[in-house]
Amino acid sequence: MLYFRYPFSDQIFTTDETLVTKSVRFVSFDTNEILDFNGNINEVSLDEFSGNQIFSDTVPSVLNNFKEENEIDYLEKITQVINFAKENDLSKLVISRRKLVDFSNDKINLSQTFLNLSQSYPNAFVYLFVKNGKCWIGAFSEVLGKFNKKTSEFETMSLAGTIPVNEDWTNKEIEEQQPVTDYIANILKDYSVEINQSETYDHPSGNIKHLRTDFKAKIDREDLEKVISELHPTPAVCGFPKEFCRNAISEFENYSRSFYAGYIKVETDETIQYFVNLRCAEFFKNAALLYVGGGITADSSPDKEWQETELKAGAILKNLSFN
Ligand SMILES: C=C(O[C@@H]1C=C(C(=O)O)C=C[C@H]1O)C(=O)O
Repeated sequence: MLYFRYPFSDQIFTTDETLVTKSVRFVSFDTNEILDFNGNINEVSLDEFSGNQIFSDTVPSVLNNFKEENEIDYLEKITQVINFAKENDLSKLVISRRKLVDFSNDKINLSQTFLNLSQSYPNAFVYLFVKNGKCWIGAFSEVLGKFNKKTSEFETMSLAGTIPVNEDWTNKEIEEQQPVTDYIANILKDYSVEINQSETYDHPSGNIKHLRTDFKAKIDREDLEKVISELHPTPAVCGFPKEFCRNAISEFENYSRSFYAGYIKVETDETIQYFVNLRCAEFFKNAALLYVGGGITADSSPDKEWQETELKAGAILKNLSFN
């Protein structure tokens, strides 16, 4: 079962699971885990959606003996990551953690949480799924790719750097977003002769904001999957150089990111869209794990990085509906 809502829309969609056609696909960060939702994409009315509410106690899996990384451990790890970034001259390395929400004595209304997220983040792609014993919710606005089947126009964005909405950018964020922009521009130039790159501007997400640069380019339909596989994971969620950072992530994090920082592909008659799966949580019968991370550079401060992950966790946390 899957529900989703596109950015800037009020409509809720589901897949009818009838056809062999794959319309929505969740791809994990390491691309090894794939979850397909087949069939036509159909609209669900709000009445229908609200009449069939899903609660956390129907999720089959239980989270047992999870040891949450506390602030002291995280600060120590980030100090090591900063040194590692300096030693290896990395422009950035994205490290994440999992924040635990324990609701053993309570339950969460997942449908209402979906609606709360939709209202809080108008620019986000919002989803809720329960399938094969797994349940995830997410709401974020980063686009890995949008391909228009009629015009062959491809759009993507460089999104990185995080500060509270009322603060001013520093060099640290500017230098953190630049490698993402350079990385994308460098890939697109191999697939298109004309690339349109926007100015860099503010991208709000609730009470925080990011730096964003947009790209538009005409690409061949046959190259689309190749472009996506080259783009993913961008330095916004992994780091640069890509392979080196991928390995460093598995060393430092020591857990599977699963669908966090992976992407969601949605194909319709007109478009093929790929949304980056961030500000997301994995739900169990008794608890949720909120996946949150940030780009670490030589100029990072461990305290600020911790605060950044707390702010990002708030995106889901503040919208949980306890019942
Ligand atoms: C890694 C996350 O977000 C990404 C990393 C950002 C950063 O490091 O500043 C900002 C936006 C996202 O591209 C996350 O939300 O967990």
